Amino acid sequence: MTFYAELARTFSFESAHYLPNVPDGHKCGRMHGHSYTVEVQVAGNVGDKSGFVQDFGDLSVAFAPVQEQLDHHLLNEIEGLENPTSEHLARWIWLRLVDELPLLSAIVVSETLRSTCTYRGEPNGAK
Ligand SMILES: Nc1nc2c(c(=O)[nH]1)N=C([C@H](O)[C@H](O)COP(=O)(O)OP(=O)(O)OP(=O)(O)O)CN2
Repeated sequence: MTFYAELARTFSFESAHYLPNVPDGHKCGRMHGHSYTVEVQVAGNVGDKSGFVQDFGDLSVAFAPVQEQLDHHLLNEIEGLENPTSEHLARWIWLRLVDELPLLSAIVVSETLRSTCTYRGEPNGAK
C-alpha cells in the first residue's frame, strides 16, 4: 500500500544580521543576533519496503554545508543575503537544498520564538 506523508527536520544556528532597508531608527537596522531555527520539510509517497518518504539523515547531510555557511557569520556578508530578512533567508536556503532534496516542500525560518517565515518555492517551479 502506498501512502503520502510529510517529514520535517529542525536545524539551528547562531548568526548576526542587520536589515539595511528598514526605516531610520528601526531597531532591526542595528546589527544584532538571532538563534535561528530552520525546519526543512519534504513530502512524498512512503516506500513500500523502506517505510520512508526519505531517510531523515538525508536532510542532515543536505543541510550541513548550509549550516557551515551561516553559523556564526554576519549574514549580510554572504552573497544573496545582503538584505537578510527571514523571507530572503528562507528562499536562499531553499535554492541551496532543492537540487539535493527533490522532495523539498517547505523551508520554515524562525528568528524568534514568535515569528516564522515559510517558503515553498515558486508556483511554477521557477528559481
Ligand atoms: N517580515 C519580516 N519582518 C521583520 C523581519 C523579517 O525578517 N521579516 N525581521 C525583523 C528583525 O530581524 C528583528 O530582529 C526581529 O524583530 P521582532 O520580530 O520585532 O523581534 P522581537 O523579538 O524583538 O519582538 P518584540 O515584539 O519587540 O519583542 C523585524 N521584522
